[in-house]
Amino acid sequence: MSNLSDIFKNKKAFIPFVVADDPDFDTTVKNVVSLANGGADIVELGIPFSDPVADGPVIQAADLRAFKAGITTDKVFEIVEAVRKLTDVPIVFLTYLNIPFKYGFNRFLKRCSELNVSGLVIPDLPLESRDEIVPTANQYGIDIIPLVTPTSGNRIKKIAEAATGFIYVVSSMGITGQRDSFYSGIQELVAEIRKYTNVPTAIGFGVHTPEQAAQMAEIADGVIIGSAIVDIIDKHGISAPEQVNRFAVSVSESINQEGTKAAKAV
Ligand SMILES: O=P(O)(O)OC[C@@H](O)[C@@H](O)c1c[nH]c2ccccc12
Repeated sequence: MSNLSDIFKNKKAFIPFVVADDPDFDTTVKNVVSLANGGADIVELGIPFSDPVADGPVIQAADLRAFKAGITTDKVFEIVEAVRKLTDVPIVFLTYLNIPFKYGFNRFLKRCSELNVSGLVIPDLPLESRDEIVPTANQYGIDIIPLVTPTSGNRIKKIAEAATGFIYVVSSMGITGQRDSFYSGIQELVAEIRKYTNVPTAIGFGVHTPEQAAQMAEIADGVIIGSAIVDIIDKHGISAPEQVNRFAVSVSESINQEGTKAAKAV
């Protein structure tokens, strides 16, 4: 099992997402540290991309703010370097395939391993293309986190059997951003994955409140929250870190409250 998998062993994992360089270098570093201090188990750092096909308006706007701040792939690594002076919180990148491809898979993954980045979530990497990057990633001990969606169907077995780190379970069809309800078969989807692997699962897409996070954490081993946090960053700009920290505290408390919930039920 990879180090990422171990994180899910004794608790539900909270995996917040922010976009690198939104709205600037220093605020991103502070936001990541605030999330870590607020109980984040893994931070998912988004590498801004010009054509983020899986992203809704909130994250698209964050990507634009990052481009305005002059983001480049090297600057993303510099941000992680600055973060690493302050916290060793596990980090995974959310990146579209073109970014590591253009940078050079070997060069990109080497840099990741130097900075202790544990994994990559690549939403536009199909199962069939994993072999292009996975052998190099293995060489550097980096997990390529696969995504399972409500339409993965009979591909789930293959995806699950090839998975390392954790499996990103997409809560419902469509793009990132707030939702009031999720795919009704989400529980069965997670059960299906668990037939084939012990690699932990984390649900993301549309989770916006600590209550929704607790619901999803009951179904899976962890929960991913992006747009809700990116929204806070949009609203508060350079003073976001404090608000981001508060939100992280409320989510991490909410998802690991089995005792309280049992007491309430009595
Ligand atoms: O923003 P949401 O709805 O909370 O979803 C998580 C998400 O932000 C993050 O994991 C993510 C950002 N961009 C993506 C693209 C594809 C898959 C996942 C993502």
